[in-house]
Amino acid sequence: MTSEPLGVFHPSGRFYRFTILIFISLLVLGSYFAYDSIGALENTLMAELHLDRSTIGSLYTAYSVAAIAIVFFGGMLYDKLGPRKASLLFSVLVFLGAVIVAVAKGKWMLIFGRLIFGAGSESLIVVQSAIISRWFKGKEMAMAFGIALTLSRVGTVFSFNTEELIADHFHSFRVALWAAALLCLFSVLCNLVFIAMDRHGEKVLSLQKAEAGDKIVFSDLKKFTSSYWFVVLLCVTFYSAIFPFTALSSDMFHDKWGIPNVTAMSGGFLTKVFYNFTHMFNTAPGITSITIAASMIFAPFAGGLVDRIGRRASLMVVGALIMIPAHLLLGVTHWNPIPMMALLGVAFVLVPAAMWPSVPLVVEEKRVGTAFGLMTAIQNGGLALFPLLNGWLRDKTGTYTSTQIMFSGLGAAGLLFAFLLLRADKRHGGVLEAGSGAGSRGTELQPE
Ligand SMILES: C[C@H](NC(=O)[C@@H](N)CCCCN)C(=O)O
Repeated sequence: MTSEPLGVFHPSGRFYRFTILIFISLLVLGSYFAYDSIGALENTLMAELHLDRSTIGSLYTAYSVAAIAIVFFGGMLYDKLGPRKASLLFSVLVFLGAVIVAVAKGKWMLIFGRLIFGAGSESLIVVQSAIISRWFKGKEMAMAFGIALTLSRVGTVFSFNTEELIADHFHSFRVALWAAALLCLFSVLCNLVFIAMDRHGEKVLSLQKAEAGDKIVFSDLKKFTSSYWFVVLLCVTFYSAIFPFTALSSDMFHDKWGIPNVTAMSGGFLTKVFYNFTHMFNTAPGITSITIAASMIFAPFAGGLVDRIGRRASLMVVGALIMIPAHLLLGVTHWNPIPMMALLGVAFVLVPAAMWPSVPLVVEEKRVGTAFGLMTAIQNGGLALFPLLNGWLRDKTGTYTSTQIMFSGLGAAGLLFAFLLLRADKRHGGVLEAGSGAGSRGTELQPE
């Protein structure tokens, strides 16, 4: 019997899998853009809406507070709806939140919008991870995660390099916030394409009904090893020194070095956008985006490298170590900030590439969902606290020196956790340090 050749666009093929990956990745493009539109527009928002820096910080805090609540209680929604409907619900929430932010007249409405936005956005990221694992299990998983991260970061880099420009060109910060909301709507449309492709693939391949998975099962908590907890502690300290920093760093570059928010350039809007990108080292939001751009470009390659050589804990040690002088020098010197931002970029390539894929290696397979959910919730604890502290310290002291020392201290704490992880991993058989083929999923791990 001869079997029918499968078409190029058959769900079992690479082309289908990577096409679906593009749409899975675009699912969060709008939310990454909108998340940092506040940081990108902070100077304008402070001037137009009479906000102080603590309020700008509190808009990030609101996002994370909602994220913590929904990651803890949203499990029930996943169970009821499944990831396709859940992703649709969460992406609509993201869009709604972005619209509320765009029309907000003052502080409290902005905070309300960010709460709705955060509730949708972090859950969407968690559902996205589950969907990627489902389509790429046993295939090009690390690379798939890297590609998704790259497309997410495109949102952030564009946010930092276009939002001020849009506000400036149209003489209205609201147009810039509406642009963020429109991009969130674009992500909802991409979600619809993903849903159609996922449903078709599930039928043709007789895949297991999709499980979102990343919800918290409390009885699992005591089953985790010290390696897992050190990864979580590094996650919270590391990310607390990245996103809360970039939330206000454009203001720091503007305030301390006098770097402008947009390049002075005449011409049409698109010419200005292009000019702004090619001169991003000359604008405050552009310099902020150096760190994120590094991660955007190198994430898939770093993922591939980690797959091959392993050395995950060692790479986390290096990443955390680099962060300490980078933040400190930004705070206590007036040196050109670009090399320090590039150093932070190296850390932001190494640590996420090594850290996120480490989770399935240090917990049993059936607890991976709980492990990711818990890590996201705890990470958002830091992402809620530190933007507030950052804004508050800047408002109180009038400079960013103390906040940069605080971020450098977070780097030092991260370094300690990375070392403890390296030591714990040795005790657990070196699963994190092993390269391709040698690593196991750690299904034999027992709690200490
Ligand atoms: C993959 C990782 N994502 C996160 O850490 C999110 N929980 C928070 C993202 C906040 C910005 N949208 C990352 O982006 O490195």
